[in-house]
Amino acid sequence: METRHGGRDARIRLKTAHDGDPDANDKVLQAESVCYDYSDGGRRRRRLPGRLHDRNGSAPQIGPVDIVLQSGRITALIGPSGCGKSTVLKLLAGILTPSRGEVWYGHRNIAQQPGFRRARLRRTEFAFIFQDYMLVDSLTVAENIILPQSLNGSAADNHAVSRALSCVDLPIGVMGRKVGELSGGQQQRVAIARAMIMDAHVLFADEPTGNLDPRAREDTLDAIQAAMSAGLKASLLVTHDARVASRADRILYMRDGRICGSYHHMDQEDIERLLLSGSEQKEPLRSIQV
Ligand SMILES: Nc1ncnc2c1ncn2[C@@H]1O[C@H](COP(=O)(O)OP(=O)(O)OP(=O)(O)O)[C@@H](O)[C@H]1O
Repeated sequence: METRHGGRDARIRLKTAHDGDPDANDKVLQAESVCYDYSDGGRRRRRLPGRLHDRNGSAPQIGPVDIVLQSGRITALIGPSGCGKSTVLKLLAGILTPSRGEVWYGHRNIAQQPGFRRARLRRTEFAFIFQDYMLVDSLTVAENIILPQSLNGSAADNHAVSRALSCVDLPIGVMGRKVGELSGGQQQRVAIARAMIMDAHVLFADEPTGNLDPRAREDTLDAIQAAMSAGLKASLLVTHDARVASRADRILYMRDGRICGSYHHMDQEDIERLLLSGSEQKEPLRSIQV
């Protein structure tokens, strides 16, 4: 599959499915009974349906959560605001250390790895698109895009930057501009371009299209799908957008810190219905192993 904005070029930079393979089977990444306890830092919060609170209104614990990111699949994680989606993404990506449980990436339990090893994994094998972009305002667009590679000591490649920019429909001329001067939507595209030029195995995206217009949203989803065809092993998309979730192969519905439903591909309307009906229920739908 080729994207309108240079999907084929994006694929050139991505690893094949078994290049430096951490595992040859279907499970790229697996979280087993993973929990995270925010209670130490939890403050009193307003009680909202589907959000995670104990009786005092503080944020108690997320999980236990079991998730498998399967090879060749895009997984969408949906659910009401505050139910724990971003936390789960951070646990799977080794950004947060679980209070309990294991996160297996190939033969490594990254939950037990020291911070520096997890940081290296995040720079080399994982790519990220965050809600708040995680760009450095004082650096140029090009410097931001090659930042993970620079941190790894890899040589910068201007051609790859140009291709990545074209992938996200940003003009080459923007390369030398400071990121802080760009609009929110443009910054989001830079964050996507940065994820696209990494030789990553797994893409973690938190609201990857939140600030994009519908056409840019579709282009971004095309680019992610092209990257999957090119060998990106798995993608996890956290989203509120039923349209985005409808492009996933698997949909996980989360509520009150737990995965309450696992579905194969669903239409946008069905996802909207699930989000609406789920948020009206007082209890989690059901506990299941994914
Ligand atoms: N640093 C923190 N300290 C204490 N509680 C936190 C912290 N970060 C998040 N929380 C709480 O943990 C719960 C889960 O947050 P999280 O951001 O994972 O939810 P989410 O489903 O991604 O929400 P949204 O869709 O609104 O982004 C929320 O109740 C939130 O208030």
